[in-house]
Amino acid sequence: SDTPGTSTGHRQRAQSSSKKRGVALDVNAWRGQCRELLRRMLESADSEPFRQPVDLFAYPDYRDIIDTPMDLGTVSETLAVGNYENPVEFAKDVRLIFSNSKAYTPNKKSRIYSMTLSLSAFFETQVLPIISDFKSALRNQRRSRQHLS
Ligand SMILES: O=C(NCC(F)(F)F)N1CCN(C(=O)c2ccco2)CC1
Repeated sequence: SDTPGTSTGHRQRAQSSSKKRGVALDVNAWRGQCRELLRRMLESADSEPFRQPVDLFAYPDYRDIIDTPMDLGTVSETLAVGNYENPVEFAKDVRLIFSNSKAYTPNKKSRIYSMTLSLSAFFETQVLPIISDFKSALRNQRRSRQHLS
């Protein structure tokens, strides 16, 4: 219509989260979701060997085999201080915990290695929707910014 201020132009909502297709598209939701996922992993008995860094006095050859040690406590701290930019970076560090255990274990029947198998199976089912929701929120955000001016 020609009445000023009633433009039907493509004004986009500037909100960070917008409802679309029934999911909340919040580009920041991943951080609290990852914190909750970590909390659930840390309460599981299977995470006990992975809550803090490996004791190099107990495992003197650990660094001969493992280049980049990682543990859930370190991941928790990195998340808390805001040093992950997205859930993919977070998942990469958690997956490093499991790949380190697989690389270090003397055999695939070791107790500690078997704990990573169940913990990682749980992790992968839980982190997948966190990552896909983040990616769709990002696509939505870029789509709405793209139309501006
Ligand atoms: O010393 C620790 N954790 C720190 C502690 F003990 F404080 F929990 N760990 C976990 C990581 N490791 C393994 O993945 C593993 C695979 C097979 C045998 O060990 C070595 C042993």
